[in-house]
Amino acid sequence: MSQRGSSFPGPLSTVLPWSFSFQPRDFSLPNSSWGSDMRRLYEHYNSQWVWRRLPSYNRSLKYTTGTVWKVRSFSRRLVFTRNIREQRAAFEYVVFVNKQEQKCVCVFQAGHLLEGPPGHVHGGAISTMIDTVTGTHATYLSGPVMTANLNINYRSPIPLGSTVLLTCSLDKKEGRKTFFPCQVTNTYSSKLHTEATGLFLSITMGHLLGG
Ligand SMILES: CCCCCCCC/C=C\CCCCCCCC(=O)SCCNC(=O)CCNC(=O)[C@H](O)C(C)(C)COP(=O)(O)OP(=O)(O)OC[C@H]1O[C@@H](n2cnc3c(N)ncnc32)[C@H](O)[C@@H]1OP(=O)(O)O
Repeated sequence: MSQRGSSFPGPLSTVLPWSFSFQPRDFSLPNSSWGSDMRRLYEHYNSQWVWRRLPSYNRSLKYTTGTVWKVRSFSRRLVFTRNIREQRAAFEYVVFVNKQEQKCVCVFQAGHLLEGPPGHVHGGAISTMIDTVTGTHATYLSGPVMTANLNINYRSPIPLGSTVLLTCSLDKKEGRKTFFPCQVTNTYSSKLHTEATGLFLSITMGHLLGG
């Protein structure tokens, strides 16, 4: 299996010491709960050098920054989308970025704990994934950011258990503000489920840590 993308590149790495004190589990690697659509799209993007897989951990600062932020108050914190032990139950996803085109895609398999309307994915779970993918892309391109505005239009429901594709690009950058449109479609990009725009503000690490 390719190990491309096993470190998180980009401007944030110049802000934070990017060393790992041990090998945490990378949740964006294939596991036995992935269905055929997840695997097919994973192989599709992972086999093309222009797309770089981003690793994904269940701790944010603790695992990604080594010992610097390893303090007691962080010990029980888990990343929202990676905090359920049972595979397949909730957010199974992998993010790939294309630096040249400043694009990002996420293959997302929505598990049974994410039900909203009967048999379909909850709108809050969809917005969580849009925030996660646009936020990851914004962080990759701009360093530390926070979501200032998320504008979402739900166009067609997503069947629970299905796999969808989130596609995100950089629209424009105005000073500290960056705008990222994002579409959620079926895996063949032939059906639009959701469209959104995320506005992200570049921040200092002090702001991020509540300073
Ligand atoms: C995320 C980084 C992680 C890094 C490290 C971890 C490694 C892992 C890597 C990657 C994974 C990432 C995946 C997850 C991502 C999830 C992201 C979230 O869900 S974030 C939580 C929800 N968001 C909040 O809680 C923000 C709360 N709001 C604030 O803190 C402030 O309002 C903030 C920072 C957004 C702006 O505050 P100000 O004081 O810095 O800036 P002001 O002066 O208010 O505004 C500056 C400019 O922006 C405009 N602006 C501000 N808010 C706006 C808004 N809502 N709509 C439109 N314009 C707005 C203003 O009008 C102003 O514009 P003019 O310069 O005058 O042109």
